[in-house]
Amino acid sequence: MLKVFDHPLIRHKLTIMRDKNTSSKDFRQNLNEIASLMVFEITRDFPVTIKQVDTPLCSCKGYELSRDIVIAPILRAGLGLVQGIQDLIPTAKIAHIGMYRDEKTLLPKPYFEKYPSNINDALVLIVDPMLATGGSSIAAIDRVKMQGAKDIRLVCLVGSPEGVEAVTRAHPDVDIYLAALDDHLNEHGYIVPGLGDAGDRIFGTK
Ligand SMILES: O=P(O)(O)OC[C@H]1O[C@H](OP(=O)(O)OP(=O)(O)O)[C@H](O)[C@@H]1O
Ligand SMILES: O=c1cc[nH]c(=O)[nH]1
Ligand SMILES: [Mg+2]
Repeated sequence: MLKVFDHPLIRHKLTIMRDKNTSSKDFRQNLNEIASLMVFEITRDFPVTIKQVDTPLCSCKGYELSRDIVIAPILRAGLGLVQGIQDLIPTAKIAHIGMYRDEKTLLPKPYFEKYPSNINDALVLIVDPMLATGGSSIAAIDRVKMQGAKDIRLVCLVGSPEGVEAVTRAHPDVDIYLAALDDHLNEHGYIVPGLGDAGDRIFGTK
């Protein structure tokens, strides 16, 4: 399943992020805000258990999330989405998947990974602003599945049609959530129109 958000607030904030003149600070802020807006919808069907709660007036029916939630950013750029999601789900645990894309081959190069112990029973949100060729996302999903996770959602900001097709083919069981589905990849594997190199823009490394 592919879900592309068309909410006016998300469109407005993503436009700020696309602008090449936007500062690193504003880029990070808008990324976090979009992450919060997206997670509100992504979690809509998350299971809850019923519990009694005592208000100052009486006892009534309440609810609590019944599954553990793990946020799994693909380093580095995926880190830019974590705070916005954690703000809304403060009990979420964080996995780290270190991976960069080789500039020539465009293939993902893993360099680090660390997972919470309960990941096999958890709802896992793999997060990365950019879904370009799909190589990094596919490799990240492979790795999370190797840890035993069965319920995985992929949350990206901007995707390409090529990347969506590749992930869907490799992992048809993983739902994909995007703030925007862009036009195409250029000859360097960059998303067009896109927003450039998300990691560099978040961390000011260019
Ligand atoms: O879909 P793909 O073709 O695999 O490309 C997307 C990947 O490339 C970027 O990471 P990058 O390699 O620039 O690493 P960084 O986050 O450390 O900058 C981006 O954040 C994705 O992880
Ligand atoms: O457009 C792209 C493609 C890969 N990685 C990025 O950061 N941006
Ligand atoms: Mg980068």
